[in-house]
Amino acid sequence: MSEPIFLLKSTIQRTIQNTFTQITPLNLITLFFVTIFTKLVYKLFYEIYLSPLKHIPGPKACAFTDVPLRMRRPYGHVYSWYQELHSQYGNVVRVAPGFVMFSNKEAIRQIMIEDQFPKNTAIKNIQTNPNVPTLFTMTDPTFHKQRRRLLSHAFSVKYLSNIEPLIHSCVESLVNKLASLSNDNDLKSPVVNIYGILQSMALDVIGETAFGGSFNIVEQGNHPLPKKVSDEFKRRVICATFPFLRHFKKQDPWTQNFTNNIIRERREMNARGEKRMDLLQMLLDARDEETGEGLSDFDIYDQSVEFVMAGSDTTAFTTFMALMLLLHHPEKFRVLMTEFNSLSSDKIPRHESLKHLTYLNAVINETMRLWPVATGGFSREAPKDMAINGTFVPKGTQIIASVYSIHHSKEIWGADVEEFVPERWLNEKNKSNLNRHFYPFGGGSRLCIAMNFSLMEIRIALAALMINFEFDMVKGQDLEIVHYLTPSLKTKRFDVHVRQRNTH
Ligand code: HEM
Repeated sequence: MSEPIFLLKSTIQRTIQNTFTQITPLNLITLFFVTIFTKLVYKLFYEIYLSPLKHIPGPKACAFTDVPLRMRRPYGHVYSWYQELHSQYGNVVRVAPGFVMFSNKEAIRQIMIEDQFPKNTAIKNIQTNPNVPTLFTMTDPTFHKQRRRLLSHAFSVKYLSNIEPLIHSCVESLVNKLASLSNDNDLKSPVVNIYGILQSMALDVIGETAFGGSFNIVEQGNHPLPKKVSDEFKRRVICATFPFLRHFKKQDPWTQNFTNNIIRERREMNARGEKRMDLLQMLLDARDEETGEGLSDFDIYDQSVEFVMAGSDTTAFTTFMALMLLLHHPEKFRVLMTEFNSLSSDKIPRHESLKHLTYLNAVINETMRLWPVATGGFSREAPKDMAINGTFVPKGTQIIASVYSIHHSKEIWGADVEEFVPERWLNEKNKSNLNRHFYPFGGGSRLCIAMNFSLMEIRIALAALMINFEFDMVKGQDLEIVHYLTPSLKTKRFDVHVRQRNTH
């Protein structure tokens, strides 16, 4: 036996003997470190030689440590790293011990649709309170079903007709604001941060629909909420990556006070016998059909905050990306404008006249194919020891279903996969095949509860922008995308010259 190993062995033997014969502080400390060291060595040995995941390719370091993953998350770049790993190692990649990522279509269908894997239990680290889940973070399928049933009325097609006028009024504010900016006589060619203003509009929509009234961010230009929301996204991702930081990085009390005041005012309004038909009212009135139970005050607060977080960057990012792609492809822009010619001369078109426009829907689909908001993939957990499309994973393995990869797969979408081709959605026969591998709003029981709500908002906002204005991009700008819980522009700004159209 070589000298160092012999020395280590005899030290361990001596320490164990001594600890059992004489308990001194020094012996206990030594035993503590020896135990940790032994555990680490065993873990290393296990992950490299014994783990059932040992055959799955991936960077060597990722087999025994999650440091490479943790280091990337706080910078918002984990999604591009996932893509690099898939191109280097293939469809199944081990990204950390006990953590595997899949990008082949069969595996993704199994995870999302056929077996409907539960969400990853580590998601509790992004919750306001780690012990109280929201609809988005619920991991227990039975509780999730119950909560979903409770909230689904608020997003039903019937109920959405109450919501449309609220969305309209926010889009109208956007159009009025852009019109006033573009008519500013002091400026020859006014420049607008279109990304910022779309983000503000999406927040105003959530204000109107879930907080009792627009936050008026588009009109007034400033409100603490957008910054608070983006800081809260980062805080949650950092706490999820380093859970011990949760004790130091507390949620900003501003959001809590702001939301609780709105809920209190609504309760007072209800006590006077007045109601406003919106999502907040639905949360207050929601009763489980079977148990008759409603939501607690904390649940109402937390669910409202979740709507702000889930519903602002997502719709803003998608509307912005659709506009960008159209501006980069003037020929497609023109096709869509021709489709809009069939509409009445309303400044803000009604959803009824937009929802069946085939080219508009094709543009939105193609945008969400190229830029799905779940750029970082769907996070799930293996519910039992099982095979995922032939790859064995033990119970509890953390799984990522890489939606970005599947939306960029040549096998499914063809050689022009990286191109913006709305036309691929116009062929009815082909469309059903494409839809099988299209997950912009997730899938199965965890499909986005606000899918119809969001599509309504995107259709109305995009149509109103194009019908009323002409845009020219300011050259030389960065489109760097960061992904925390949802994607956004790193700079939070993208400038365009804007001019009002005379006719449409
Ligand atoms: C373009 C807009 C949007 C997109 C692309 C989008 C996408 C998604 C996706 C992919 C999921 C599933 C995540 C997973 O399975 O891990 C999801 C879930 C969810 N989304 Fe959206 N979303 C959008 C807008 C909204 C809006 C406006 C709201 C709220 C007002 C919202 C609320 C939710 C909630 C509560 C869930 C959890 C549903 C559940 O687990 O049952 N989303 N969304």
